[in-house]
Amino acid sequence: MAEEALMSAALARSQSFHTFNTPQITASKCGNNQLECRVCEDGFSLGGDKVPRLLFCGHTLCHACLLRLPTHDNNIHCPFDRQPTPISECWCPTHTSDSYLCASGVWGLKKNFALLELLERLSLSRSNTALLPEVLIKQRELGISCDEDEDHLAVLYCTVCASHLCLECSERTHATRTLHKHKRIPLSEKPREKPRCVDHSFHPVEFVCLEEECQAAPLMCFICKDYKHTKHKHMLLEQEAERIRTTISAALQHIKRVAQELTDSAHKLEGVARQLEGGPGDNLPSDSDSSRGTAEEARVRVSQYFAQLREQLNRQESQAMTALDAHVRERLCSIRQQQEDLATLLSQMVAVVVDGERAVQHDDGRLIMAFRDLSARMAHVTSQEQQLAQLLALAPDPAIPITFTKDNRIHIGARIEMRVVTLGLDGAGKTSILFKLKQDEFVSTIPTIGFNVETIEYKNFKFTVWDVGGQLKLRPLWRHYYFNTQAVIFVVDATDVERLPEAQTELTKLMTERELKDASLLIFANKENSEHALGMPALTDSLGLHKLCLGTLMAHPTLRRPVWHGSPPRAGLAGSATCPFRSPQLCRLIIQRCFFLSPKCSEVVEVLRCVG
Ligand SMILES: Nc1nc2c(ncn2[C@@H]2O[C@H](COP(=O)(O)OP(=O)(O)OP(=O)(O)O)[C@@H](O)[C@H]2O)c(=O)[nH]1
Ligand SMILES: [Mg+2]
Repeated sequence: MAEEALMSAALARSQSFHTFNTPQITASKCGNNQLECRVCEDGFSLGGDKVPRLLFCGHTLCHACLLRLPTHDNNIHCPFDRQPTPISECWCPTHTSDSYLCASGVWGLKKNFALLELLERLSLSRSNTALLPEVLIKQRELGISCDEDEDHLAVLYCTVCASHLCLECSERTHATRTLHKHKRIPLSEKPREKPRCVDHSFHPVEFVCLEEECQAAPLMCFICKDYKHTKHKHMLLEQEAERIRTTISAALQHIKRVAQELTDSAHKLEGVARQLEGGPGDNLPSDSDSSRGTAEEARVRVSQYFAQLREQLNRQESQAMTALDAHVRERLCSIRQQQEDLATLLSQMVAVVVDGERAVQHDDGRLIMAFRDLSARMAHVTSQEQQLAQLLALAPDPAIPITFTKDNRIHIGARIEMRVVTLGLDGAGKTSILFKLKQDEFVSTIPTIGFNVETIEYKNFKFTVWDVGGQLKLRPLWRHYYFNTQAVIFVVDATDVERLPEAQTELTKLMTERELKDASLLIFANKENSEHALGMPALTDSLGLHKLCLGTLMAHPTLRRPVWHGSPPRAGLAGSATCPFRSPQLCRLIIQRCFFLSPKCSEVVEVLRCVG
């Protein structure tokens, strides 16, 4: 295929040119006349892979195109007239299959010297135009001394003498008719010198060996290539150098770009540091408050914040102190009162003792007369003594237990921890209530498999609230949460009329649980915000609460709901014969075995907060 492509390219061109052997002279991209290879249309060069070489038939191709020609029986065929030119084989990296082995003989083919001379002349005429004074002056910047006079800076390079010359020495040394023809070019265009082969110093290095083991000494002349590096992968010196130059340039470009970005970043950092420290920053108008610097502004904000905090704390401290002082005053008042009562009782006792002792000394008549008054006074003292004994039994305690809420309010009294369990049918809203209590917001929930537990603190109370899944299959597990439970919140979906009997059944079971005997119970009518929710009387009836609670149905005072007090019907449920609601001690702690019907979840918070 490659052969066909080369042939067809050559034939196509042959139709447009009458003379095959005449290299094409065209205007190149840069506008200079140049001689081109008629296969690849690249300009010929004086050396390298574009050097023109002659085939036996007399046609001229560039070295690179000759290398690409396929070989048949150690011959390459001219792409223009298919005449064979014998060559010897060698390996070349540009060809991958055996049929495309290139010929080392290509290197043995004669260069087209007539054409090379023509090229040189063309190049000379071009270079003459480059010898303009302004171009030459620039060459001095290279700082290379003239080979003829070291005090002069060279501006030209003679390609024949291989010498660096200043303009003056160039004219002087090349004044003769022969030397005048020497090609002299601006110093900056001096061709790179090909290094000499280490083993064959007469020959220039023309190839680079690509084999790993030859990397220490990869440069080869054409003899080394054929004998020392036989069948090694190789590349033309210029091509490899160009490839390395391209690689290095790309890497340098990248590094320069990164360096530029780093410089920009460094500038930005400098700007930010200036803005932090104070003084006018890059992006800030000079008349702005920037002179203070963002760090200083932040410091001001911090001190303002803490000043406010201190102010608030001072206020809260003084409120707490006022509460504490009031408490101490009350306590002292009550102690003084008790002291006064004691003193009075004591004096009464002393008087009774004195009068009694005196009376027993009297004669019988006076004793009998005095006894009536004396016995009344003694009875009074005895009754006072009993009251006092009750008071003294309370064992006065000088300790003042103090707790603080999260918003720094003081609460004076002992800390109370309570275990609360939330129960009810699935979907009643237990989890919603738990999170409402915990973080005062409704969160979207999924049915609870197992339990959720949260601690809720209020004043000197710490409620540990367990929310247990209400699905039918999970209800047998409820009893595992009863032990040590001080309060149960039984949640009822007030909109789900159809399931109220089911809720009532579960509630009834709860009431008979021995482990919940002393627990307080809150029945919470949830979803009262829905228009389909049952009102309190209807719900009370549907759940049969009158019967269940033995008549002690009431609403918590803070809920401002209708209160219902009934006389306890004794016929009722086992285990509820004594209503713990009557115990003032428990009543003070938390919701008792009574029923609060609350339309809003938030009110539960209030209920729990108001307990105690
Ligand atoms: N309209 C209304 N919907 C509520 C209210 N409280 C809860 N819900 C909704 O009722 C549904 C069930 O709520 P959950 O809190 O998951 O019910 P649950 O009792 O924990 O259910 P289980 O975990 O299955 O026992 C959810 O879609 C809630 O958004 C309320 O006060 N009003
Ligand atoms: Mg749940």
